[in-house]
Amino acid sequence: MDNGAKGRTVLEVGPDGVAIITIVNPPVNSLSFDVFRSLKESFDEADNREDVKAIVVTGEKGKFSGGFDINAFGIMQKGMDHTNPGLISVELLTDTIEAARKPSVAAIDGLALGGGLELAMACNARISTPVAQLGLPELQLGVIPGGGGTQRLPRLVGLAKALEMMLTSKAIKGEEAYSLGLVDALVSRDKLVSTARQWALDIVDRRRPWVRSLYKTDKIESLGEAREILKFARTQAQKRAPNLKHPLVCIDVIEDGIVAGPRTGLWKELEAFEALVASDTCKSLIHIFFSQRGTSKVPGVTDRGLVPRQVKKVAILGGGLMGSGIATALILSNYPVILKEVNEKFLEAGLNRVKANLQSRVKKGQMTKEKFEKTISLLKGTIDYDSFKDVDLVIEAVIENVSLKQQIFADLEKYCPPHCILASNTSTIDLNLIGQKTKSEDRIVGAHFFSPAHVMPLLEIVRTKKTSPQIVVDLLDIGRKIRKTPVVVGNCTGFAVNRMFFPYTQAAIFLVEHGTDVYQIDKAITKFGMPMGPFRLIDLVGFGVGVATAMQFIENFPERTYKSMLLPLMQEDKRVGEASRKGFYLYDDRRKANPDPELKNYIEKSRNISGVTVDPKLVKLSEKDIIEMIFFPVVNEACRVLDEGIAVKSADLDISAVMGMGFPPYRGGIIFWADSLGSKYIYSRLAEWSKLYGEFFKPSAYLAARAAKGIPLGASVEQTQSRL
Ligand SMILES: C[C@H](O)CC(=O)SCCNC(=O)CCNC(=O)[C@H](O)C(C)(C)COP(=O)(O)OP(=O)(O)OC[C@H]1O[C@@H](n2cnc3c(N)ncnc32)[C@H](O)[C@@H]1OP(=O)(O)O
Repeated sequence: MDNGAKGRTVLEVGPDGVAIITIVNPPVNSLSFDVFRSLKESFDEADNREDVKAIVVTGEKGKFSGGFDINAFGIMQKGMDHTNPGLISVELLTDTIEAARKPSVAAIDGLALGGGLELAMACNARISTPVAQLGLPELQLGVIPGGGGTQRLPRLVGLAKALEMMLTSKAIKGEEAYSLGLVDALVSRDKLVSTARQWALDIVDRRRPWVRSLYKTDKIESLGEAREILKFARTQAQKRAPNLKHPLVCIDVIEDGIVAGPRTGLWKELEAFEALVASDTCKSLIHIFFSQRGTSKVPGVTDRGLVPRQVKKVAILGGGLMGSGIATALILSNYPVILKEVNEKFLEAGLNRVKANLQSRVKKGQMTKEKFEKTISLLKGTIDYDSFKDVDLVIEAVIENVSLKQQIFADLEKYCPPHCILASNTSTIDLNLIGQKTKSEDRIVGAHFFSPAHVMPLLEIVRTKKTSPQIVVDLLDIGRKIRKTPVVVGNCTGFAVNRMFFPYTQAAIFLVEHGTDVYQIDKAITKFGMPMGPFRLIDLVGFGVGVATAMQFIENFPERTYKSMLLPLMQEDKRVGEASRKGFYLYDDRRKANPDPELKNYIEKSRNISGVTVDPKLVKLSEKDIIEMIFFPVVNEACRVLDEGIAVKSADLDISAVMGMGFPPYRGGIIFWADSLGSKYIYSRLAEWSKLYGEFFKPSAYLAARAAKGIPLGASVEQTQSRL
């Protein structure tokens, strides 16, 4: 901005006496402190000018506003701006805008999220386009709405819908907002401002009601009914996220407003908002917000001005669980896909898997039958390479067998055009090995999806030293188009996510052999916030995959692999996880996992083979110790991944842990969480266990160096150098 300010508003008064106030703060017209200051000036000017009868608020370039400037949370946390948020919610939105002598109308296109919707709700009416997104997603950032949203939204749409919108953080479209009464009229984009103008003048002329949302009462339920709805919401919120306090704070504040009146509610909201901004949960979730957007910024790749090439046709090799999931993800984003299998029988099975993936969406009401037909028509099957001559991208998703993959890539080089991206979905195998028999190593890349591929949000893009930046840029673009968060990593066994996953399950098996209870471990890890414990996870993935991955690690990192016969022993008895209904748990018809008393026999046997004796200290581990003994080896491995340059930055590992492993986002990701405990502490614990229990726990050189100087693990090399 011209004067160094971060955003502003522009005031223009038309001959009809309507002042148009436009928010200008690209890319999403977020509401920075500067925008708020400017908005106050614009409103005061419009209110005082005699040639102004009414006011329209809108956003530049088809976006009303993406809400409060999320960068400002950091500024508030550091106490760098002393603007009192009360000035925004009460003095600006309520006492200046909503109480103005002249009516205001919000003209909403694109988005009105968080503070953006709160500003629109403070206006006396709202006109929207049918596809605009309206919502209060603040809870997703660890705070509650702080601009009156907890008070005005229930008064506009009723308590139950308002709670749903806030607790799920999901936006609704203009069309639904209209049916709920959140917006007053729907119009196309080209008529938006003119309709809002006329609406504002109609309010002046008393042809339309002059509504102040804060004092509306017709949509709010009776106190008794409201209390029932709030009680139910509390139970649901606690069930969904037992470690999170802010959803409950949000419900309390809504209740305060209903019981003691909206103005009291506004002040309670502010008090709670200010306290939550300083919380660890908010800091973690904001870190995740920016880290997620930062994954597609790869130094030396995305800063070269390369433009992604168009991908018109994709081929997938292998119609198993992974291949069919990847095909589903691609056709769902309108990519025509050829699925190749080795024979008709396998092909049919693969095509049916894709169909079943889509049909499950139809069953859940997430997809219409017409859309199903249109989507499935993008998929064709084949058992030869004839139709590969014009594909732009191939993704190989066959079993993890090096020589098979080498043969496939040699074939692909022959049958695909020379510009075609040659990707492998391998989860552990070194890509240099896979491409060894080709001369196309510059276009070989890893596209590692997570199962189920059409659901899981992460895409690990693996580049070798030879992969060309253009190929990475192309794949980043495809990743975004199929709605994945792509993370670019370097080539090694296990890449970033499986490198971190491996010590996670290894540490769990180590503890069990030394006396900790399987179910205690799963309980502690689930309480920490993982979707399931390590043993429930091994059951889900299947022992076959678990053992195959372990072999890769034993081969490549023998010095830090904890070798145990527990899984192979169970496999011998055909206990291979949930698929066989028996693993670490027993599964009933409804796939409910139940503990199995027989398990101790296998543990006993494997203990004998390993020559391990039960350690009384490890039998009675506290939950805190279980968490640390399982996650500190993960942190240690993440440090090695950073040190080797496999990950470009620590924030990428935070996102990989959250989206690939299910690490709780409200802890900020693996390295962010580790830094909240301190590198010195983690080092000292690992060093102690390494003395007692061996190499598996040995602190890495990276961790040791940072702990010695008290440097955060997430600090970049440049930050580190400036501290040294
Ligand atoms: C007081 C109030 O109650 C408190 C609040 O309002 S809290 C804020 C509430 N608002 C939100 O949570 C919205 C957050 N933003 C989003 O969900 C999405 O960015 C969006 C739907 C607005 C746009 O999505 P999309 O088009 O995919 O673009 P996306 O890549 O996410 O964002 C574009 C850029 O805008 C930035 N941005 C988006 N919303 C922002 C915000 N509210 N503040 C600051 N920057 C924001 C992103 O960081 C990104 O920056 P980059 O290009 O430098 O990486």
